[in-house]
Amino acid sequence: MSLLIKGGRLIDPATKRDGQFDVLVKDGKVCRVDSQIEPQEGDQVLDASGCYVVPGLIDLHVHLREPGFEYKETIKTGAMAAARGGYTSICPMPNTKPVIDSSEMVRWLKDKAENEAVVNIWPVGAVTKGQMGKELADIKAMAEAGAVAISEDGKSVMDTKLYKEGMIQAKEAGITVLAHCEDKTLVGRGALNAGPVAQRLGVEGIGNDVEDIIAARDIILAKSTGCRLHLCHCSTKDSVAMVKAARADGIDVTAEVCPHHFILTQDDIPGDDANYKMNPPLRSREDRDALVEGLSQGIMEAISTDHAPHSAEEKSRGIAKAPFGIVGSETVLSLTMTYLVHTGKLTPYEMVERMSWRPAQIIGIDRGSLAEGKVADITLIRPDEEYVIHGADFVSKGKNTPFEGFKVRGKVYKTIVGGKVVFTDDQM
Ligand SMILES: NC(=O)N[C@@H](CC(=O)O)C(=O)O
Ligand SMILES: [Zn+2]
Ligand SMILES: [Zn+2]
Repeated sequence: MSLLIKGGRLIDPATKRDGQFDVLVKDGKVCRVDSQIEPQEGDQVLDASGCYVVPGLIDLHVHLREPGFEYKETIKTGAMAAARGGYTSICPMPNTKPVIDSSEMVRWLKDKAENEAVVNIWPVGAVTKGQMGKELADIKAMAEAGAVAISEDGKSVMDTKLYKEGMIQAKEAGITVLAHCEDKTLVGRGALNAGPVAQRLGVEGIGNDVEDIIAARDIILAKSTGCRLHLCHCSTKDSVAMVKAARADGIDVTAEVCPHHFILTQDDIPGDDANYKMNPPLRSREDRDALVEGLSQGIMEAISTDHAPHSAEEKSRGIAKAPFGIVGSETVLSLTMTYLVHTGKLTPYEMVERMSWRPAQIIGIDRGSLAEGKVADITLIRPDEEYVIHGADFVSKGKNTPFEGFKVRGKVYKTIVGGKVVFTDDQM
């Protein structure tokens, strides 16, 4: 089986290519990249004229909810949503029930994904057993079973001594620490950013300090332990400043930003609508602008979704009571194109760096490259196609988006995993 992708604009930071190239895929691998490849007998030809052809997008942060919360999402539906969003690889967070906190659970997830997921799943193990913050999980065994990182996502490990030991073990095992930064002792019942909007809606606020204190602590620990640290879903301007300073100091830290944080602010919250409730919360204009600037300057090196589906009933409980989290897999590419690329904040090349090439390096996987010989995980994008976002169109079980009704420009056309087309947009 061979597939010839013809006439597209290949954007591949790994090989520094950005231009008109044809890509020949054979046996699931990139076999040849050239300015003109003539189809041979038996080649299936895919017309990519007008499209970007990029290494498959990689999402460092999703929630698949299985096991335990299958009514919100499953491995199968979450992977389908990712494919529709242009992703060929995703990292599910371990805050399931039971928690992914052992080599057995990592293997269980890998096996299930092998059978049910249309995209590659790269497991993330918990830092502590049951995410209880009391005792370290067997980090070495999880890494050996295939975990590419550890994370306590959903919360932070508040016991600094225990966390430091976990970081040392992650370093020894050669895996990355993905940090959700939230000081539990400060956050209280906070539901929205501390400020006028939270006040008006009568809910407790979450200050920037809740994130900044733990981001600072984690960076200091990355320095003392030498572990590879990646900050999840950054939302504050001081997170950007700290990442910049840490990198200047030679500390091995990277960071990601999600579309809701680089597009929306607390001022966009229309009222008591939990589709605007996520953790960390939508912040101020100043924070949002600093995140955009951080992405633009390459301080923030990754864009992730923090795809966090919940049921319609859960999200109808109002801002004070509904769980934190919004879906993101199926809108991220269009939102990034609309708000960062078409506005000149990122070049298409930089977008591919933030959404594929750097994420691959951050977790150390042999993906994010369309060099000859690499696995043919490829995304085709129509950069100028316009449409309106409707939650009802999502294949995810979660429909909880704050971007309902947004008109966007740029759309995923095809998603190819290991040479096989797993998603095609047929709404043309
Ligand atoms: N982001 C969220 O608002 N929620 C996440 C947890 C998390 O990512 O911290 C979830 O699991 O629902
Ligand atoms: Zn988190
Ligand atoms: Zn998360």
